[in-house]
Amino acid sequence: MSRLTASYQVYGQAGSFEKKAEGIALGLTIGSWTDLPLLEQEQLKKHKGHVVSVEEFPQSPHPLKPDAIKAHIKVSYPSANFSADLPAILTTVFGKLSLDGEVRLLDIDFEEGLLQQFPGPRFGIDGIRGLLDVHGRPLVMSIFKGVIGRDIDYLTAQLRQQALGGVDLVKDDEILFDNPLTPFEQRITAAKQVLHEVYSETGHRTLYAVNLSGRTSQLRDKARKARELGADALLFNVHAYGLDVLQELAEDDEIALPLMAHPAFSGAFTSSPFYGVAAPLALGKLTRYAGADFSLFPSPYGSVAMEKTAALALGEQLTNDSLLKPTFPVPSAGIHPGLVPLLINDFGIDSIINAGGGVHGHPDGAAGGGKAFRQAVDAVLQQQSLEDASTQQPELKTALELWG
Ligand SMILES: CCCC(=O)/C(O)=C/OP(=O)(O)O
Ligand SMILES: [Mg+2]
Repeated sequence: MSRLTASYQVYGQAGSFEKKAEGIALGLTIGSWTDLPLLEQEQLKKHKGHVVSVEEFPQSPHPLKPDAIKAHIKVSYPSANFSADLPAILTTVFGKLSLDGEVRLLDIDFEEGLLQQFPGPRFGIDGIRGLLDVHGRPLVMSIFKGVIGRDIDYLTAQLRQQALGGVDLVKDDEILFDNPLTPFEQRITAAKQVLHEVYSETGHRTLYAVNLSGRTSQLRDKARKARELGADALLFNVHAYGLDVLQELAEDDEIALPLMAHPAFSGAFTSSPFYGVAAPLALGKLTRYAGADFSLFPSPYGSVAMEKTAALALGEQLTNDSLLKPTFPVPSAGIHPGLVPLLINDFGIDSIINAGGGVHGHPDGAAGGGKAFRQAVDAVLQQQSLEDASTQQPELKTALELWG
């Protein structure tokens, strides 16, 4: 019988962790806080969690509880205990336990048989590159900014400038929902027109990721309508809805659009070093398993920075060898052209450089900002320093003078 192995971080007294681990294995499967009189050992044995390992770290004391040290616990759960869906899996490995004080879910290992139940990205990195016919370099994406409360003409004018700057993708900001001034369907059709015009004028193709929002019960039909209207991709605030909703969208052949997972709300359960879920698991592995073609997350050096080892581990979870296609890592927030060498060094060329302020804040406007990012990418790929490149690239020079 296949099993699922969960890894946890806990703190406590040295030597106390075997008991803690056994309590987790029992409490999340067949047991309770007290021996249940009707507990029939033999019948329940096949459903009992199993302690796989306990590793103490005496050199890692709790910063606030000097007599407590860190430990990692692995517990495996029989697949007979749960249905092969993420809500059941998350409830099994971290349901009640997530309420039990300082426990952090670090990772979940799916055996191959279980992993085959998950779609993974429909397009993946190669599929997205194929849509753009862009290979051998990171993609550049910009973000609408300041369009809340503005009309469709304002939105399309801003889109045009972003596309003229040479970005490969433009995404809605995650806070742009369906609204009377720029309704979902109208954003799709108007954007399609503008991007077609820019392509005709320049030969440059830009894809637009429209924010799929609204009540869960409406999402499927809205996404299918988006496909009918010729949408390029869907932005989705997955962690405000839940991973299983993303998976439903990914598995729907009548949608069949690239899905861009935004990390909004995930900070509520990934940020603490003592509680919640490790970001590489939540925004990396599970977001990929649920079918995201792109996964945005805070970069290690942006405005809402993620600790670097976690950000790198997250990128690795999105792209490592697996039965599933790789998901595009999109390290984001506070990104400007001067950070491009770091981004490429840390996340490689199979990543997306994503910026809002770093594009729109350029003195030459969004078109200048896009050009500056493209110039920075070209410089790195040509192994030229940005400073040297900027002597020939005015938009890059301006960006470096402004942001370093
Ligand atoms: C981690 C998500 C980043 C995001 O949603 C966003 O809008 C970033 O904007 P800038 O920080 O690049 O202006
Ligand atoms: Mg945003």
